[in-house]
Amino acid sequence: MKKHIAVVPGDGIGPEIVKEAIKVLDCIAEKYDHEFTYTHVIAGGCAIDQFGKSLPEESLQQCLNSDSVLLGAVGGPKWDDVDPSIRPEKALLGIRKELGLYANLRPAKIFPQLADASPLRQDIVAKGIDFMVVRELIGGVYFGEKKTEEINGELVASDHMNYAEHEIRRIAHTAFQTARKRHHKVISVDKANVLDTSRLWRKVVHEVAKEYPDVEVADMLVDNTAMQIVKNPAQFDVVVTENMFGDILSDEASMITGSIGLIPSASLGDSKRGMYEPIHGSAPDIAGQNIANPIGTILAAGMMLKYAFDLDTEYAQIEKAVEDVLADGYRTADIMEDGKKHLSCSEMGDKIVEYLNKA
Ligand SMILES: NC(=O)C1=CN([C@@H]2O[C@H](COP(=O)(O)OP(=O)(O)OC[C@H]3O[C@@H](n4cnc5c(N)ncnc54)[C@H](O)[C@@H]3O)[C@@H](O)[C@H]2O)C=CC1
Ligand SMILES: CC(C)CC(=O)C(=O)O
Ligand SMILES: [Mg+2]
Repeated sequence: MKKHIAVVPGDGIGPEIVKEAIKVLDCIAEKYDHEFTYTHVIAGGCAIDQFGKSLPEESLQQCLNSDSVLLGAVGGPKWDDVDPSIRPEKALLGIRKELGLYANLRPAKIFPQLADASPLRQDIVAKGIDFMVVRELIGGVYFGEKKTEEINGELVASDHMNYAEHEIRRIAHTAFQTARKRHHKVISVDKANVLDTSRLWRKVVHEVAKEYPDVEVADMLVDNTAMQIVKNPAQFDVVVTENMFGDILSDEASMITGSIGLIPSASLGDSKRGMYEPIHGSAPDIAGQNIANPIGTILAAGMMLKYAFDLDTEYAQIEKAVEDVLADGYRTADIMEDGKKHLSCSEMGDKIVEYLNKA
């Protein structure tokens, strides 16, 4: 199979972790006789430095011309004071919007090899942690009108949150279809006791639910959900929610599995071309030290093989190599425990490639 991948390393640890994911993709290509070619796309803070904008037109075109996009992370304190309209994060939002990637799948699954190290109580971990956050990705407050104005002698800022029925309907379909491939249970998360957008969300989700009588559906308020993720994560199968709630809950969910550095994501729309990225940011506090965990990005590359190219076997091989590496006691700094073998970011990439080659 021949595929062309737009690679957006971005900022901070982005280039370090993406490099390891490419090693893994190259290994898979060689092993299974595929041809993956890559275009290096400049977007994020590094694009501001070079071109004065975070998402140059050519970069967006390179993503649009690809079969799939692999992204590291964007942003960092260096660009904190730039004009908000060109912030590094705008590049990410722009790619998601322009590619029509309305559904962000973020698995929260604990590797059995890391169960002992979970910050949760062991009796809670023993019940299992394996759910999928289905996050709406191109609507809500991140995309609404923003302004800061002076009213009565003081600054007043506003971020407008809106959702149209069609935006809710399509992500609800994604959630119910995802549940059909899992345990047939959707929990829809909102703040319907306060927000109009949430009341519309609830109405539309329940309308769509009628088309999936085999899937159980229930509503949960977002504040309660944040608590329930820690108290009883085993109750969740698919969690569907709007953009900002999904962003926050998925970071929380990552921590109960061990580390944010472990979790991949797939951003999908109606075409086959999606974007694949770890759920974390550019981690400026550890950038340039070769200590980041590349597993989330490596698994994101694996999700790309599965969702964009239908290469299920290759995806399973990557997941198994990661599990075997963890089972043999290899750890990056973020998941390090006593008695385990410490690896740098690049050593972890090499180790996963080594295990793939011997599988
Ligand atoms: N998808 C993206 O490109 C995202 C970008 N950002 C941007 O990233 C920058 C930093 O944001 P933060 O709030 O610090 O969130 P962050 O996710 O970058 O980091 C939070 C904490 O997790 C750690 N961490 C993250 N990824 C890790 C990895 N792979 N291995 C080990 N440890 C890891 C970091 O060291 C840090 O202590 C900001 O500019 C933010 O806007 C934030 C989230 C998503
Ligand atoms: C950087 C933001 C635009 C979004 C975010 O935190 C995320 O998608 O995880
Ligand atoms: Mg986030």
